[in-house]
Amino acid sequence: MALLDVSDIHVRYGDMVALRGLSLKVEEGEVVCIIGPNGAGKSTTLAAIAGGVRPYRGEIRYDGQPILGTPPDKIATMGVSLVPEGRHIFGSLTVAENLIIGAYMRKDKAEVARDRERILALLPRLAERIDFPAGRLSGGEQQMLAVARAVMTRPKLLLVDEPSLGLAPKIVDQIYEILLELRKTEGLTLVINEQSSNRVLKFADRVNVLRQGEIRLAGTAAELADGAAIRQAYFGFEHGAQPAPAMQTPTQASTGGAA
Ligand SMILES: Nc1ncnc2c1ncn2[C@@H]1O[C@H](COP(=O)(O)OP(=O)(O)OP(=O)(O)O)[C@@H](O)[C@H]1O
Repeated sequence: MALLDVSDIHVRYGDMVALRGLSLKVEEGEVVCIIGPNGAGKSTTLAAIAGGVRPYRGEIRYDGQPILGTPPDKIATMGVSLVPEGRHIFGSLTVAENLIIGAYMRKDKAEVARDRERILALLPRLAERIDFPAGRLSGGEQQMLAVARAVMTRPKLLLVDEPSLGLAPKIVDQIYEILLELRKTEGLTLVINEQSSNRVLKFADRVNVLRQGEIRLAGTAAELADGAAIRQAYFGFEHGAQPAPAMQTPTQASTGGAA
């Protein structure tokens, strides 16, 4: 049984259709990436799984249980945690206080303290800055803090929305190394959104290309390694070839080169 089974979900914001029949299965322990251009529906997909957005059609099962319609706080206690795009850490609070907020729903305080020490041992830069206001951290450190805060809820399934946004390539590599290390030490399953396939093909087990609210391509990283099928699915035409004018939407036009 898949840990996460998203089946034919449809999401609309008013008249705007964001997801049109999206299906996705994630097995326990996998790293599954969703890539796609701006506005493809990546954040909406993670929000639907975490309970922040309610699909009007379809089904989502987590650990065998139907969760569509379940409130986000209940889904979090079931073991699903979201690292949102833009990190959303509390800049005026310290690193330590941000971590406490991650664990606020947990009653097992002794375990929380042990988890905090274990996670900080993996993230020495955060440990060194434990009493700093989070707003004074670098972008990469803030992303590490956002991940650490999410892991403090003790999730089984971690959803990470565009962890590389605004970060230098070397820092992004470090973030991915940390995510993979956490997968091992915390027994996590990961679903990661990205705009580009650069790192995804190196770190993911499976890759899904999302465009205009639909999965256009799915396969293992090994199957998609040469990138050609990804480019075709991402842009809707072979990148480098001239698209027919009718195929080029403003969204596609603004994301040239990202795949
Ligand atoms: N709260 C909202 N109200 C109205 N439309 C929305 C809302 N959130 C997202 N959308 C629209 O839904 C579509 C999918 O957005 P979504 O944020 O899921 O895409 P994305 O792939 O995550 O893009 P990005 O990489 O820019 O974050 C877009 O057209 C977006 O403008």
